[in-house]
Amino acid sequence: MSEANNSREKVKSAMKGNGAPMRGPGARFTRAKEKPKNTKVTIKRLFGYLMHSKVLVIALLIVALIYTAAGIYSSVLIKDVAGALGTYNSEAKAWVREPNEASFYYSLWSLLITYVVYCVFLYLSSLFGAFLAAKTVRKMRNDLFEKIVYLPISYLDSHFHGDLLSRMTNDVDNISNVISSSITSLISGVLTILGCLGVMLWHSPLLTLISFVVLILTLIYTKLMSKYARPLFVKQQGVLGALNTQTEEMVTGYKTVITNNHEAIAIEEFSKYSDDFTHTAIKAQVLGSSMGPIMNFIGNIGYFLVCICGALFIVHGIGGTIYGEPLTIAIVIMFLTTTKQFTRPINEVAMLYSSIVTALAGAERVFSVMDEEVENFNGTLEFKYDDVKGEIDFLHIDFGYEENELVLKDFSMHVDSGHKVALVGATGSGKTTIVNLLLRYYDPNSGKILIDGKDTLDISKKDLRDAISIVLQDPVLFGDTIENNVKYGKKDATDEEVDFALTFANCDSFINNLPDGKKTILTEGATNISQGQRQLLTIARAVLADPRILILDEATSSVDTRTEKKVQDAMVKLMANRTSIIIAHRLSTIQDANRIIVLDKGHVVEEGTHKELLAINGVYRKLYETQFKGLDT
Ligand SMILES: Nc1ncnc2c1ncn2[C@@H]1O[C@H](COP(=O)(O)OP(=O)(O)OP(=O)(O)O)[C@@H](O)[C@H]1O
Repeated sequence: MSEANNSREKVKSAMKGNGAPMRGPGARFTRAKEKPKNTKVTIKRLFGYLMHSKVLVIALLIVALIYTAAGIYSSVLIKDVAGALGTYNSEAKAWVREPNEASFYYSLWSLLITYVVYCVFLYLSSLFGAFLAAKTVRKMRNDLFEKIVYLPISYLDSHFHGDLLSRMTNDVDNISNVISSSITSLISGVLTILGCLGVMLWHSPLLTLISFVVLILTLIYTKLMSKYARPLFVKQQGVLGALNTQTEEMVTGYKTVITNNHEAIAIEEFSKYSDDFTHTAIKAQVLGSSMGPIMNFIGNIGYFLVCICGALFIVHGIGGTIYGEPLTIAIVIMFLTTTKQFTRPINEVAMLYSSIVTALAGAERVFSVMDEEVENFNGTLEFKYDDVKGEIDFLHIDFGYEENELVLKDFSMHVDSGHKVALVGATGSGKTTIVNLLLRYYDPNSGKILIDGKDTLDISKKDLRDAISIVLQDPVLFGDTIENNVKYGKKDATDEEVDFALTFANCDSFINNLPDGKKTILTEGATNISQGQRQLLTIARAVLADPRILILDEATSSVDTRTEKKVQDAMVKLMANRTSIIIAHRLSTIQDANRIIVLDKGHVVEEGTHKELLAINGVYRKLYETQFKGLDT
């Protein structure tokens, strides 16, 4: 229950702001320090991504230009059709201007052809828009994935994974939808507004001023919307990330949930977050959805004003064309269509407002991950796998995951090449932290870590990690074949090498019993084999990697005695003749270690061989006796 509460607090704190949920130790669950949002910068960066497909962008621009021009030209043709009908004075029973049949049919056919051109190019523009979205988002998704792969472990350790997944999927999807649905509307919108304004100004500057009312009202309304609605959409994306985190934690921890009969609580918690998401989404959508109807209303006001003012201008003989001709009914009819056309893109963009703002919020979240600094892999010292002897020194290390909260204090340790050193201590005493520092998942605040006398800070992380293998207490296996999982230790391993590693790690007997042998596909988390078998496979992986330095994070979970014996045997064989550091939980397995280091709250409290430590009659002896109560030592 307390775990659940803790988790609830994490998610709650994550949902308080727009930022990504973040967690860390100590002052532990702090919120993400995301860069301040700047819509202009976000749009500029999105534009940069679009420009990776320059040809498509240019094609889209041309196509949009053609269909926009066709749309505007169709209004002019409507004026020509109306004009060709002539003007009949019913009082004088005479034509003021004779109808022109040839011009009428010419304009009519031209109108039909223009509509066809409009339709074809409109279709092409949606097609190109979809291609552009697919290509842009593919690049963005790949860049984001690459970024995540190279993010420092400290980032992944301190962020909710569900939220990260949400950025990769929901946020990127939203961007894709908007590019494919809105980009053409935006381009053609700008072109249409400019084109319509030109045509309108040419035919009646005064009546154009009236149409401007629409533009001004639109600008005021959009400004208000971005002030009040946008923050809601940004928050909505943050809550969605938190919701995903809940789902991810449930799926990955489902065994714990069902074993603790936590289903009802999990459902209740989930529905709380789901409700929260729904409320935020509804608030955002209430404002977002009002955009379409209100913009439509503003457009109709413009339409109404053009009708009234157009009629008044004709009656009073004002508002003529730029070239000095009087305003006619045909021109007012044209104005009615151009005003409609003029407001159409504004309406379209308004209808897409929610999606555009959601996508911008998503883009901000995606870019904020992309702006994180990646791990620096560079090194200045030569450190070749073949030359590594495996002598390790930790010299006066101070380290904390959080500022002002040291986990290791003045920690020193020396491991001779080929020796086996065991780290022992209560939970949270800092054993795993030592390994984290050796592998440079984190770097110390002060002090030095040397391998063969070389400062690990000067060694490239790739070279360093080539020389070290780690067998974790929770074996990590991927949803792939057994063979490929083992080959993770050496990508180019031959079949013989894989078979050797499997036999060496005592995996052969259980693999031979599987119908597909080493070609058996493991499920995600390898739930189709046992815990002990998973451990054996990770040992086989380390055998293949043949590391100079081996780290064994001894499994705490118990497996059956036979399998445990197999795991122990395989580990002993694996450790032979190489430097090994064992994070020991069961003291029975480390009695032959060259040295045992006993830690307490980040300090070394005792150090020596098993026998020496028992003789001291201190912390180690107490630990030992607790584990072997009743047994003769
Ligand atoms: N990634 C992390 N971020 C922040 N704090 C951490 C992190 N990992 C460990 N800590 C904290 O550092 C301290 C030492 O943890 P560490 O995992 O090194 O202990 P340990 O001795 O390996 O424990 P155990 O035997 O339970 O695995 C603990 O207080 C722990 O809460």
